[in-house]
Amino acid sequence: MVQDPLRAGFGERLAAGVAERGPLCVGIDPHPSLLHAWGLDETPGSVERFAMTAVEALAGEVAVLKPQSAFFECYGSAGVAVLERVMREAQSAGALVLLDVKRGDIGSTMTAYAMAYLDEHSPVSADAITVSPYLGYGSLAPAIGIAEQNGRGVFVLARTSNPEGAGLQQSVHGSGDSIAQSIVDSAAESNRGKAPLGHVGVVAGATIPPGELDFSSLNGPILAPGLGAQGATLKDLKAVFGRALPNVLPTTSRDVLRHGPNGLREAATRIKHDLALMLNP
Ligand SMILES: O=c1ccn([C@@H]2O[C@H](COP(=O)(O)O)[C@@H](O)[C@H]2O)c(=O)[nH]1
Repeated sequence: MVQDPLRAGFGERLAAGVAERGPLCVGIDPHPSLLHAWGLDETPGSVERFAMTAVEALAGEVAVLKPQSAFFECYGSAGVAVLERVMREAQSAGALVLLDVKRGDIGSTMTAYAMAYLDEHSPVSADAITVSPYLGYGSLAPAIGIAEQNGRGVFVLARTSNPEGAGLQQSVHGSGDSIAQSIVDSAAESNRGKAPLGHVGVVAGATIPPGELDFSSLNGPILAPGLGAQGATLKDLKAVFGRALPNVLPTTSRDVLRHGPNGLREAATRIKHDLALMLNP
């Protein structure tokens, strides 16, 4: 399913994946509590078993898999080596890999992050990564540029799903817009004129109040975490994203992984099915 990133833009590759498999993105978060629930210990070997089981169950089923880098990095180089294998296997099995790594820095360092995660020759090359705009949206320019050259994407944190995000992200900017809205609008600028979708997505939680953000000009994908363990439901997606719903990638990690090695594929399939019914009643 994954098209050649050097021939097709990320928006095009994502649209093709979603058309074939639906928009659900499943997170691969080898959280210690999940490792224990699966009867595994907190070692790189167990993390590999956990994550590869998730890849085998899901990489042929969903359009996007989202490994959470932190849960691999905490094991040092052994954990990062597992992450590299997980990413390659997921891509070989046909899924796009969105690495949740939330990088953000001054432009010169941002270039190095982009080379690490968005260059085809890197061992941790993802199809897209999450990035943080809190050093200024402009500081992300190297990542946005390198992603585009390599047929890859970035998802910029706009309005995160956690309750602590609201204070900062809802605060009003000089223009009269919230910081979150100004990030959505900056991403819209980066995506202007791109078809079928630009390569700059935003992250906006399924947990945020309905109608808080206007996505009408975005022309890019919206990663929506918060389903399941953080309390949001599929019904919330409709209320929060309204007409932007066709461009939303709802994502959940624990709500699928908690079903264990033998139940996670069925859990993901059920959510996919319910999502499809909601999108096409
Ligand atoms: O706003 C955000 C951005 C990222 N996340 C990440 O998504 C998953 C959510 O896991 P669940 O088990 O489905 O709650 C996790 O890796 C977060 O770091 C987010 O939750 N909110």
